[in-house]
Amino acid sequence: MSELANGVCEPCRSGAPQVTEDEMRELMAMVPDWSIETRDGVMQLEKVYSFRNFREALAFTNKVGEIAEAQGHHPGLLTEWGKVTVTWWTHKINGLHKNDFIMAAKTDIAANNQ
Ligand SMILES: C[C@H](O)[C@H](O)[C@H]1CNC2=NC(N)=NC(=O)C2=N1
Repeated sequence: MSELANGVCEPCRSGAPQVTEDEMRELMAMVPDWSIETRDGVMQLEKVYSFRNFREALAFTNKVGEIAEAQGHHPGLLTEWGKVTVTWWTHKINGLHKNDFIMAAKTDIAANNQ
């Protein structure tokens, strides 16, 4: 996962290729705790993180927001008492790009450092 976590997102552009089946298999192995959810035909990477209370959940949410801003690639974030659901996909291509896996790995690092 560290190779992914050290990755840098490339600028999102429409027309960029979605990951292939083989690439997805390879990348999923690097972020094993994440799942693929398909919503309205759009494949998304998703993981639920647990926290002791809302304040810790909110702190993590903001940390992920900072990483997203730094990389110019943004997640869906559902922040609840003791839980944050993080969802990564590439809006411009309505699917999954390597950027999303890079960001999932960076999200795990942020959680491990909280
Ligand atoms: C202009 C701006 O860089 C683009 O709209 C970026 C912003 N963040 C993004 N985040 C995600 N997840 N997908 C995108 O296509 C995307 N596009």
